Amino acid sequence: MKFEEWEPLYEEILAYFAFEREGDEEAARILADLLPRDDLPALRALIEGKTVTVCGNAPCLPDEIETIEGTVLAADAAAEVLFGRGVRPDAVFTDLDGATDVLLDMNEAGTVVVVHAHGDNIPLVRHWTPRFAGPVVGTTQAAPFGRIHNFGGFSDGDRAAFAAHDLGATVVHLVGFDLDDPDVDPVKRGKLAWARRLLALLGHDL
Ligand SMILES: Nc1ncnc2c1ncn2[C@@H]1O[C@H](COP(=O)(O)OP(=O)(O)OP(=O)(O)O)[C@@H](O)[C@H]1O
Ligand SMILES: Nc1nc2c(c(=O)[nH]1)N=C(CO)CN2
Ligand SMILES: [Mg+2]
Repeated sequence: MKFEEWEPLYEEILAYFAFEREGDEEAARILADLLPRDDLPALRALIEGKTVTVCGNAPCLPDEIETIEGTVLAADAAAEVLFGRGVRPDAVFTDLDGATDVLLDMNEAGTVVVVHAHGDNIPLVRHWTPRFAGPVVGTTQAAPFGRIHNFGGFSDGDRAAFAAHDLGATVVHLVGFDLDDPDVDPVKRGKLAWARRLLALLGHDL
């Protein structure tokens, strides 16, 4: 999605959660300075012209692993659920709040880490970004620049789906998404409601 199309949605999201755009912009600059390079070509090669499955981290994910097809994009902690069951994701979309050393191991083995910087994860960006030895791509939800991209989307799962569409996947399947999950806190409920609205723009009816 072009930033001009994304920006009004982003402004609504900022107002909904009372997040500050300036914090997101500062985080993006910090990430840009820490990234060793831009592995967007590697991410594109995994997605363009391919069937892609985006894995969210709803409790139903383990029961749906059998239905995964094609390139595997994991949303944050879904990566560890998959890895623990013998599936190493091709890419992980993360704002690093679920990061552990297992992410470093997957990255070293070739998993692309798509690091998302925002106003509330600057310490995590500073901690983890220099530790990635494998392929990395940087994203922001504010205006993109240089090696910092914005494919659209907000939470880790819907950002992965927006990237899959933007980078030319032929088919995008979603597994491990339960947007009516009752066992989540109020902020997460808000993020899942936004995920439903944003994914609907891509034609995913959840
Ligand atoms: N029931 C669910 N619970 C949690 N995540 C879900 C659920 N259904 C779909 N998802 C998607 O899976 C993604 C990864 O989930 P995880 O539990 O790792 O969340 P998270 O890292 O806290 O998410 P975020 O940082 O985006 O808030 C979420 O960003 C969301 O898009
Ligand atoms: N400023 C800010 N931006 C975000 C946040 C967050 O907590 N704060 N969480 C996200 C993933 O769900 C995505 N973007
Ligand atoms: Mg996260």
